[in-house]
Amino acid sequence: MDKIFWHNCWERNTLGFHQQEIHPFLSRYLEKLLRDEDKHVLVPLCGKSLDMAWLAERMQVSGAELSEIACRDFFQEKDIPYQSRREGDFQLFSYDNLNLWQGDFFKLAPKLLSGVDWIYDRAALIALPEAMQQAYVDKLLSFMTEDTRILLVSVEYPSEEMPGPPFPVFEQDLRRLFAVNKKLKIEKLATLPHEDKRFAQRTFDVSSLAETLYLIRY
Ligand SMILES: C[S@@+](CC[C@H](N)C(=O)[O-])C[C@H]1O[C@@H](n2cnc3c(N)ncnc32)[C@H](O)[C@@H]1O
Repeated sequence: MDKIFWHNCWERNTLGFHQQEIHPFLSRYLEKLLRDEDKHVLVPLCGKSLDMAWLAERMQVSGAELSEIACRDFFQEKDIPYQSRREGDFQLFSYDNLNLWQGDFFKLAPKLLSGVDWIYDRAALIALPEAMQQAYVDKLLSFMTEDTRILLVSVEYPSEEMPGPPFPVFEQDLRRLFAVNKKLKIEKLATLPHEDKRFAQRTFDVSSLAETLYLIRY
């Protein structure tokens, strides 16, 4: 998926991926995994996800998003009086402990974000075609220290039944993508089958569909 594809989605308001509710995996799983010392979460390819509001009640949030519309809408739809300023290649939208870096995530330098304790990926890896996924994972790893954990929500459906996005990423795919760092442990925490084949605002014409949750850490 190129940048024009995503800019078009935001300009035309075709946001089938956007969830109107906070993802249930956060309260069911992340809540129990949070450590007292966790202070900062990175949300790559964040869109205007409401999950960031849940996260901001617990930690500083740094989102990365291509679309200016997404960043503005995130704050405006909540009547939050954000500020915006230029920071190198990025426009930084911020309010309190929420910072949205608008620009290309692949250009975001880890030194701009101090100490990332968590990376939360929902519909980010699976938004990218297979040819971009390794570069994306390598970029995620550049933000990791030995204390950083990744919570990653993936989707599974028979890949031959739909072109994507979202692109299905199975456990073996994740293991291959993260194998560049042999010290990382990957644990599947949950599988949530969607019998109705719904994914956020869309219903897909596939024979099965499930969301899966992974914890990736040293
Ligand atoms: C499928 S959406 C998911 C958004 C969000 N994670 C959610 O759960 O609603 C993928 C998002 O990634 C953004 N995106 C795509 N490529 C990007 C890039 N190179 N840098 C930053 N954001 C990007 C798109 O604009 C889009 O908002």
